Amino acid sequence: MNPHYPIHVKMEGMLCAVIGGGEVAQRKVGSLLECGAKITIISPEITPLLAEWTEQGKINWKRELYQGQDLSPYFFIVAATNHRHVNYSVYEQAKRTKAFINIADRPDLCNYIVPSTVKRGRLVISVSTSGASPSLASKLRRRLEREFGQEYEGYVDFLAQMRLKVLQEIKDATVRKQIFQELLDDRYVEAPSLQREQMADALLQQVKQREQL
Ligand SMILES: C[C@@]1(CC(=O)O)C2=NC(=C\c3[nH]c(c(CCC(=O)O)c3CC(=O)O)Cc3[nH]c(c(CC(=O)O)c3CCC(=O)O)/C=C3\N/C(=C\2)[C@@H](CCC(=O)O)[C@]3(C)CC(=O)O)/[C@H]1CCC(=O)O
Ligand SMILES: NC(=O)c1ccc[n+]([C@@H]2O[C@H](COP(=O)([O-])OP(=O)(O)OC[C@H]3O[C@@H](n4cnc5c(N)ncnc54)[C@H](O)[C@@H]3O)[C@@H](O)[C@H]2O)c1
Repeated sequence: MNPHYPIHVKMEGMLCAVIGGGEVAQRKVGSLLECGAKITIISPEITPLLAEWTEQGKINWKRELYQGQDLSPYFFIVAATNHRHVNYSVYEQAKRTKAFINIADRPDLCNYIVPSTVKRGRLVISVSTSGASPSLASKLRRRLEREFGQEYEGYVDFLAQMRLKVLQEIKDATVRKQIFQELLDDRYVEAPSLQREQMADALLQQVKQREQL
Protein backbone atom coordinates (compact mmCIF):
# COMPACT_ATOMS: atom_id res chain seq x y z
CA MET A 1 0.00 0.00 0.00
CA ASN A 2 1.15 3.53 -0.80
CA PRO A 3 -0.16 5.68 2.09
CA HIS A 4 0.06 9.03 0.26
CA TYR A 5 -3.31 10.58 -0.50
CA PRO A 6 -3.04 13.26 -3.21
CA ILE A 7 -5.21 16.28 -2.44
CA HIS A 8 -5.21 19.97 -3.32
CA VAL A 9 -5.34 21.98 -0.11
CA LYS A 10 -6.61 25.55 -0.20
CA MET A 11 -3.74 27.39 1.51
CA GLU A 12 -4.98 30.96 1.32
CA GLY A 13 -4.55 32.59 4.73
CA MET A 14 -3.27 29.39 6.38
CA LEU A 15 -0.56 29.87 9.00
CA CYS A 16 2.67 28.09 8.08
CA ALA A 17 5.99 27.93 9.92
CA VAL A 18 9.22 27.27 8.05
CA ILE A 19 12.26 26.58 10.21
CA GLY A 20 15.50 27.38 8.41
CA GLY A 21 16.17 29.98 5.74
CA GLY A 22 18.37 28.32 3.10
CA GLU A 23 17.71 27.10 -0.45
CA VAL A 24 15.25 24.38 0.52
CA ALA A 25 13.29 26.72 2.82
CA GLN A 26 13.19 29.27 -0.01
CA ARG A 27 11.73 26.71 -2.44
CA LYS A 28 9.08 25.61 0.06
CA VAL A 29 8.21 29.24 0.95
CA GLY A 30 7.99 30.16 -2.74
CA SER A 31 5.39 27.54 -3.55
CA LEU A 32 3.42 28.25 -0.35
CA LEU A 33 3.41 31.98 -1.13
CA GLU A 34 2.00 31.34 -4.60
CA CYS A 35 -1.05 29.86 -2.86
CA GLY A 36 -1.51 32.79 -0.46
CA ALA A 37 -0.30 31.07 2.72
CA LYS A 38 0.71 33.23 5.71
CA ILE A 39 4.30 32.26 6.40
CA THR A 40 6.56 32.76 9.40
CA ILE A 41 10.22 31.84 9.01
CA ILE A 42 12.29 31.02 12.07
CA SER A 43 15.99 31.22 11.24
CA PRO A 44 19.01 33.31 12.22
CA GLU A 45 19.87 33.81 8.55
CA ILE A 46 17.86 33.79 5.34
CA THR A 47 18.62 33.90 1.59
CA PRO A 48 18.55 37.24 -0.27
CA LEU A 49 15.23 36.34 -1.92
CA LEU A 50 13.63 35.45 1.42
CA ALA A 51 14.96 38.78 2.76
CA GLU A 52 13.34 40.57 -0.18
CA TRP A 53 10.00 38.88 0.53
CA THR A 54 10.35 39.90 4.19
CA GLU A 55 11.00 43.54 3.25
CA GLN A 56 8.00 43.47 0.91
CA GLY A 57 5.85 42.25 3.81
CA LYS A 58 5.04 38.98 2.02
CA ILE A 59 6.41 36.84 4.85
CA ASN A 60 7.19 37.26 8.52
CA TRP A 61 10.76 36.57 9.69
CA LYS A 62 11.65 35.65 13.26
CA ARG A 63 15.40 36.15 13.32
CA GLU A 64 16.25 33.47 15.86
CA LEU A 65 17.49 29.91 16.27
CA TYR A 66 14.86 27.26 16.66
CA GLN A 67 15.10 26.11 20.26
CA GLY A 68 11.84 24.35 20.92
CA GLN A 69 9.49 27.32 20.38
CA ASP A 70 5.77 26.51 20.45
CA LEU A 71 4.45 25.57 17.00
CA SER A 72 0.81 25.02 17.92
CA PRO A 73 -0.58 28.03 15.96
CA TYR A 74 0.58 26.58 12.66
CA PHE A 75 -1.35 24.49 10.19
CA PHE A 76 1.73 23.55 8.12
CA ILE A 77 5.20 23.11 9.61
CA VAL A 78 8.37 22.70 7.53
CA ALA A 79 11.77 21.90 9.06
CA ALA A 80 14.57 22.77 6.63
CA THR A 81 17.64 23.61 8.66
CA ASN A 82 21.02 22.09 7.87
CA HIS A 83 21.13 20.46 11.32
CA ARG A 84 19.59 17.04 11.67
CA HIS A 85 19.03 17.38 15.42
CA VAL A 86 17.28 20.77 14.99
CA ASN A 87 14.99 19.33 12.31
CA TYR A 88 14.24 16.45 14.66
CA SER A 89 13.40 18.81 17.54
CA VAL A 90 10.97 20.61 15.20
CA TYR A 91 9.37 17.24 14.56
CA GLU A 92 9.07 16.52 18.29
CA GLN A 93 7.35 19.84 18.88
CA ALA A 94 5.21 19.62 15.73
CA LYS A 95 3.86 16.14 16.42
CA ARG A 96 2.12 17.49 19.56
CA THR A 97 -0.07 19.53 17.20
CA LYS A 98 -2.46 18.41 14.49
CA ALA A 99 -0.39 20.15 11.83
CA PHE A 100 0.85 18.85 8.51
CA ILE A 101 4.56 18.21 9.03
CA ASN A 102 7.41 18.18 6.51
CA ILE A 103 10.91 17.40 7.79
CA ALA A 104 13.15 18.07 4.78
CA ASP A 105 15.85 15.51 5.63
CA ARG A 106 13.57 12.84 7.12
CA PRO A 107 10.94 11.60 4.64
CA ASP A 108 10.03 8.90 7.17
CA LEU A 109 8.84 11.58 9.65
CA CYS A 110 6.80 13.63 7.16
CA ASN A 111 3.03 13.33 7.28
CA TYR A 112 2.93 15.10 3.93
CA ILE A 113 5.45 15.42 1.11
CA VAL A 114 5.50 17.92 -1.73
CA PRO A 115 5.15 16.82 -5.36
CA SER A 116 6.94 18.31 -8.34
CA THR A 117 4.40 20.53 -10.06
CA VAL A 118 3.57 22.19 -13.37
CA LYS A 119 1.11 25.07 -13.00
CA ARG A 120 -0.74 26.60 -15.90
CA GLY A 121 -3.30 28.84 -14.27
CA ARG A 122 -5.96 26.53 -12.91
CA LEU A 123 -4.37 23.46 -14.48
CA VAL A 124 -2.08 21.74 -11.98
CA ILE A 125 -0.08 18.63 -12.88
CA SER A 126 1.78 17.06 -9.99
CA VAL A 127 4.28 14.22 -9.92
CA SER A 128 5.29 12.30 -6.85
CA THR A 129 7.56 9.31 -6.42
CA SER A 130 6.46 9.08 -2.77
CA GLY A 131 9.96 10.13 -1.79
CA ALA A 132 11.68 7.37 -3.80
CA SER A 133 13.41 9.71 -6.24
CA PRO A 134 12.83 13.48 -6.17
CA SER A 135 15.11 13.76 -9.22
CA LEU A 136 12.81 11.49 -11.23
CA ALA A 137 9.83 13.62 -10.14
CA SER A 138 11.75 16.68 -11.33
CA LYS A 139 12.68 15.07 -14.68
CA LEU A 140 9.04 14.11 -15.34
CA ARG A 141 7.92 17.60 -14.37
CA ARG A 142 10.28 19.10 -16.99
CA ARG A 143 8.92 16.70 -19.60
CA LEU A 144 5.34 17.68 -18.74
CA GLU A 145 6.26 21.37 -18.90
CA ARG A 146 7.26 20.88 -22.52
CA GLU A 147 4.10 18.97 -23.36
CA PHE A 148 1.68 21.31 -21.59
CA GLY A 149 2.75 24.86 -22.53
CA GLN A 150 1.49 28.27 -21.37
CA GLU A 151 -1.44 28.06 -23.82
CA TYR A 152 -3.13 25.70 -21.36
CA GLU A 153 -3.81 28.53 -18.91
CA GLY A 154 -6.17 30.31 -21.31
CA TYR A 155 -7.51 27.05 -22.65
CA VAL A 156 -8.58 25.83 -19.20
CA ASP A 157 -10.27 29.18 -18.48
CA PHE A 158 -12.08 28.82 -21.80
CA LEU A 159 -13.22 25.29 -20.86
CA ALA A 160 -14.52 26.58 -17.53
CA GLN A 161 -16.54 29.33 -19.25
CA MET A 162 -17.87 26.91 -21.84
CA ARG A 163 -18.86 24.46 -19.16
CA LEU A 164 -21.11 27.06 -17.48
CA LYS A 165 -22.57 28.10 -20.82
CA VAL A 166 -23.29 24.54 -21.94
CA LEU A 167 -24.84 23.63 -18.58
CA GLN A 168 -27.16 26.64 -18.91
CA GLU A 169 -28.04 26.32 -22.58
CA ILE A 170 -28.09 22.62 -23.43
CA LYS A 171 -30.72 20.51 -21.72
CA ASP A 172 -29.82 17.04 -22.96
CA ALA A 173 -27.07 15.47 -20.80
CA THR A 174 -25.82 13.22 -23.63
CA VAL A 175 -25.46 16.18 -25.98
CA ARG A 176 -23.66 18.14 -23.25
CA LYS A 177 -21.21 15.30 -22.85
CA GLN A 178 -20.58 15.24 -26.62
CA ILE A 179 -19.83 18.98 -26.59
CA PHE A 180 -17.44 18.64 -23.66
CA GLN A 181 -15.62 15.88 -25.57
CA GLU A 182 -15.47 17.96 -28.76
CA LEU A 183 -13.92 20.90 -26.86
CA LEU A 184 -11.04 18.64 -25.84
CA ASP A 185 -9.89 18.44 -29.45
CA ASP A 186 -6.35 19.81 -29.88
CA ARG A 187 -7.67 22.36 -32.40
CA TYR A 188 -9.18 24.23 -29.45
CA VAL A 189 -5.94 24.13 -27.47
CA GLU A 190 -3.90 25.48 -30.33
CA ALA A 191 -6.28 28.18 -31.61
CA PRO A 192 -5.84 31.83 -30.52
CA SER A 193 -8.47 32.74 -27.92
CA LEU A 194 -10.78 34.74 -30.22
CA GLN A 195 -10.82 32.02 -32.86
CA ARG A 196 -11.36 29.39 -30.17
CA GLU A 197 -14.45 31.21 -28.94
CA GLN A 198 -15.80 31.58 -32.49
CA MET A 199 -15.31 27.85 -33.09
CA ALA A 200 -17.16 27.08 -29.84
CA ASP A 201 -20.01 29.49 -30.63
CA ALA A 202 -20.43 27.86 -34.06
CA LEU A 203 -20.49 24.44 -32.43
CA LEU A 204 -23.14 25.52 -29.91
CA GLN A 205 -25.32 27.08 -32.63
CA GLN A 206 -25.12 23.89 -34.65
CA VAL A 207 -26.09 21.72 -31.68
CA LYS A 208 -28.99 24.01 -30.70
CA GLN A 209 -30.37 23.94 -34.23
CA ARG A 210 -30.18 20.14 -34.19
CA GLU A 211 -31.96 20.09 -30.79
CA GLN A 212 -34.84 22.13 -32.24
CA LEU A 213 -35.41 19.74 -35.15
C1 LIG B 1 9.42 17.93 -5.76
C2 LIG B 1 10.14 18.80 -4.74
C3 LIG B 1 9.08 19.75 -4.18
C4 LIG B 1 9.61 20.79 -3.25
O1 LIG B 1 10.55 20.59 -2.48
O2 LIG B 1 9.02 21.89 -3.29
C5 LIG B 1 10.80 17.87 -3.75
N1 LIG B 1 12.12 17.92 -3.85
C6 LIG B 1 12.51 18.82 -4.81
C7 LIG B 1 13.83 19.09 -5.16
C8 LIG B 1 15.02 18.44 -4.67
N2 LIG B 1 15.06 17.44 -3.78
C9 LIG B 1 16.37 17.06 -3.58
C10 LIG B 1 17.20 17.89 -4.36
C11 LIG B 1 18.74 17.77 -4.45
C12 LIG B 1 19.13 16.85 -5.60
C13 LIG B 1 18.93 15.39 -5.28
O3 LIG B 1 19.48 14.87 -4.30
O4 LIG B 1 18.18 14.74 -6.06
C14 LIG B 1 16.35 18.76 -5.05
C15 LIG B 1 16.73 19.89 -5.97
C16 LIG B 1 16.61 19.59 -7.42
O5 LIG B 1 16.20 18.52 -7.86
O6 LIG B 1 17.01 20.52 -8.09
C17 LIG B 1 16.87 15.99 -2.71
C18 LIG B 1 16.06 15.51 -1.56
N3 LIG B 1 14.70 15.56 -1.46
C19 LIG B 1 14.33 14.96 -0.30
C20 LIG B 1 15.50 14.56 0.40
C21 LIG B 1 15.51 13.92 1.77
C22 LIG B 1 15.65 12.45 1.66
O7 LIG B 1 15.23 11.82 0.68
O8 LIG B 1 16.22 11.90 2.62
C23 LIG B 1 16.59 14.88 -0.41
C24 LIG B 1 18.04 14.60 -0.19
C25 LIG B 1 18.65 15.72 0.64
C26 LIG B 1 20.10 15.47 0.94
O9 LIG B 1 20.94 15.75 0.09
O10 LIG B 1 20.37 15.00 2.06
C27 LIG B 1 12.98 14.76 0.12
C28 LIG B 1 11.82 15.14 -0.52
N4 LIG B 1 11.79 15.95 -1.61
C29 LIG B 1 10.51 16.05 -2.04
C30 LIG B 1 10.06 16.99 -2.96
C31 LIG B 1 9.64 15.05 -1.38
C32 LIG B 1 9.49 13.81 -2.23
C33 LIG B 1 9.01 14.10 -3.66
C34 LIG B 1 8.71 12.86 -4.40
O11 LIG B 1 9.61 12.19 -4.89
O12 LIG B 1 7.54 12.52 -4.46
C35 LIG B 1 10.44 14.75 -0.10
C36 LIG B 1 10.35 13.31 0.40
C37 LIG B 1 9.95 15.60 1.07
C38 LIG B 1 9.63 17.02 0.69
O13 LIG B 1 10.58 17.82 0.61
O14 LIG B 1 8.44 17.33 0.53
C39 LIG B 1 11.34 19.59 -5.31
C40 LIG B 1 11.20 20.18 -6.68
C41 LIG B 1 11.68 19.38 -7.87
C42 LIG B 1 11.43 20.03 -9.16
O15 LIG B 1 10.27 20.23 -9.52
O16 LIG B 1 12.39 20.32 -9.85
N1 LIG C 1 13.31 17.89 0.99
C1 LIG C 1 14.03 18.38 0.02
O1 LIG C 1 13.51 18.64 -1.04
C2 LIG C 1 15.49 18.60 0.22
C3 LIG C 1 16.32 18.87 -0.87
C4 LIG C 1 17.68 19.12 -0.63
C5 LIG C 1 18.14 19.12 0.67
N2 LIG C 1 17.31 18.84 1.71
C6 LIG C 1 17.73 18.91 3.14
O2 LIG C 1 17.18 20.18 3.63
C7 LIG C 1 18.01 20.75 4.62
C8 LIG C 1 18.34 22.20 4.30
O3 LIG C 1 19.07 22.30 3.09
P1 LIG C 1 19.53 23.72 2.52
O4 LIG C 1 20.28 23.44 1.28
O5 LIG C 1 18.38 24.67 2.48
O6 LIG C 1 20.56 24.18 3.68
P2 LIG C 1 21.26 25.59 3.90
O7 LIG C 1 22.54 25.33 4.58
O8 LIG C 1 21.21 26.38 2.64
O9 LIG C 1 20.26 26.35 4.93
C9 LIG C 1 20.12 26.00 6.24
C10 LIG C 1 19.37 27.10 6.96
O10 LIG C 1 19.04 26.66 8.29
C11 LIG C 1 19.28 27.73 9.19
N3 LIG C 1 19.49 27.22 10.54
C12 LIG C 1 20.57 26.57 11.04
N4 LIG C 1 20.36 26.26 12.32
C13 LIG C 1 19.12 26.71 12.65
C14 LIG C 1 18.35 26.68 13.84
N5 LIG C 1 18.78 26.12 14.98
N6 LIG C 1 17.12 27.23 13.80
C15 LIG C 1 16.67 27.80 12.69
N7 LIG C 1 17.36 27.86 11.54
C16 LIG C 1 18.58 27.31 11.52
C17 LIG C 1 20.47 28.46 8.58
O11 LIG C 1 20.58 29.79 9.09
C18 LIG C 1 20.16 28.40 7.11
O12 LIG C 1 19.31 29.48 6.78
C19 LIG C 1 19.22 19.82 4.69
O13 LIG C 1 18.98 18.96 5.81
C20 LIG C 1 19.20 19.00 3.41
O14 LIG C 1 19.73 17.73 3.60
C21 LIG C 1 16.00 18.58 1.50
